[in-house]
Amino acid sequence: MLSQSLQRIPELLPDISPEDLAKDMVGQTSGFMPRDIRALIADASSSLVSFENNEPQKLGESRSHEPKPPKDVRPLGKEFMIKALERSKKRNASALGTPKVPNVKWEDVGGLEDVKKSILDTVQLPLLHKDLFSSGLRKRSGVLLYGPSDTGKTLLAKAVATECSLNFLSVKGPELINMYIGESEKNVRDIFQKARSARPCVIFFDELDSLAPARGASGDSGGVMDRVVSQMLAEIDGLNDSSQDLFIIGASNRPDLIDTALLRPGRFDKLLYVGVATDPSYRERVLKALTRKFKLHEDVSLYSIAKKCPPNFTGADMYALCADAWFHAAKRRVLAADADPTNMKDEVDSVVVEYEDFMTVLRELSPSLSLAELKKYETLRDQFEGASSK
Ligand SMILES: Nc1ncnc2c1ncn2[C@@H]1O[C@H](COP(=O)(O)OP(=O)(O)OP(=O)(O)O)[C@@H](O)[C@H]1O
Repeated sequence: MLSQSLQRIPELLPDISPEDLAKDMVGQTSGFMPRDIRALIADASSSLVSFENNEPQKLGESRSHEPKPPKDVRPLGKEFMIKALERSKKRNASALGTPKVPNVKWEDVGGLEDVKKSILDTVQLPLLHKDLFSSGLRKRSGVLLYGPSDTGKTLLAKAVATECSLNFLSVKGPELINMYIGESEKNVRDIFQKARSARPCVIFFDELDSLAPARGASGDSGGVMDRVVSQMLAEIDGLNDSSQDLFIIGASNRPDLIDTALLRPGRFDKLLYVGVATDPSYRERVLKALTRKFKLHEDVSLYSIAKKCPPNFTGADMYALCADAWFHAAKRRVLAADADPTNMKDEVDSVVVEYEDFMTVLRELSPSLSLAELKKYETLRDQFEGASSK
């Protein structure tokens, strides 16, 4: 439909053939209705017209209001279409009231390379090779990130969405549960509907265990949770029949509590552990990501800071370490400026974080996860990895 509509206005596209442009844009317009496509093309055409009309007149040239013949159109067609697509996405975003493509870059995520790669394989390949994957036997799978809290699961899911230009719909399990009969199932249906109209999209289910506990075990008298799980299963199975641009990523601290039907092939069948790494060079990469925008003193060695972090420091603890160290340095900067008003500079890069700032904070900061808890998570990981390798 996109290519047909584009063929009707070849003058808009002097720099690319309608088929090639349609191929480029098809991944990003998959949730569009015919009227959305017409609106998109109308928007691109109108910006072209206003561009032509606003073009500075050459001296001595009379301003004519007659439309210019097609041969005068500048070779900017593709650019206009892409701008119109961005505007259309923004409008849809505000109409849906959902957050759109997030702004978390790969550089913001430290370490976790293996998990990153596995998620990208699941998400990016089918997106780039739609036809190939939609005809295949293999059912598309969802990813379940599990492990202790604050280890970067949400951050990672957002980074994947940013990397693949996917809209990001985040749902916390307990938010969907409603005390009124039938409402929780409806909430689940609505979420999937919302995601379908925001395609290409990734739905991120945080605290999946609270949304989909093992059926028959939840102890709620009306069986609400059982119906929610059944609804989830039906919706997820429905995804497999549709195109390849809707993805599900789950996160949980307790994958052992999730209904096993949800972990079967075609559903959340790729389980990836996101934990606490003790290796100093790994921690150094996390610190590097977190201090990306800092001005560090030359005496700062992220590796030696990494070596001093307790073994049970999570990603969020390291975030706290860096944020507090920066605050420490900023306070020193303000005190210095108070003592010497001629030295008053309020720019962010006038704050230089020193090694000692990190050390002072490190002495006061205690890990949010105990060693015993960490051990429990690692046992859980062994249990799941053992099960999947059988
Ligand atoms: N690998 C990492 N690299 C950079 N920052 C990290 C990393 N891991 C965690 N963080 C920091 O910790 C914060 C909390 O992480 P996040 O919310 O992604 O954890 P989570 O595993 O989803 O937790 P929960 O299970 O409680 O939802 C992030 O906003 C980020 O600042």
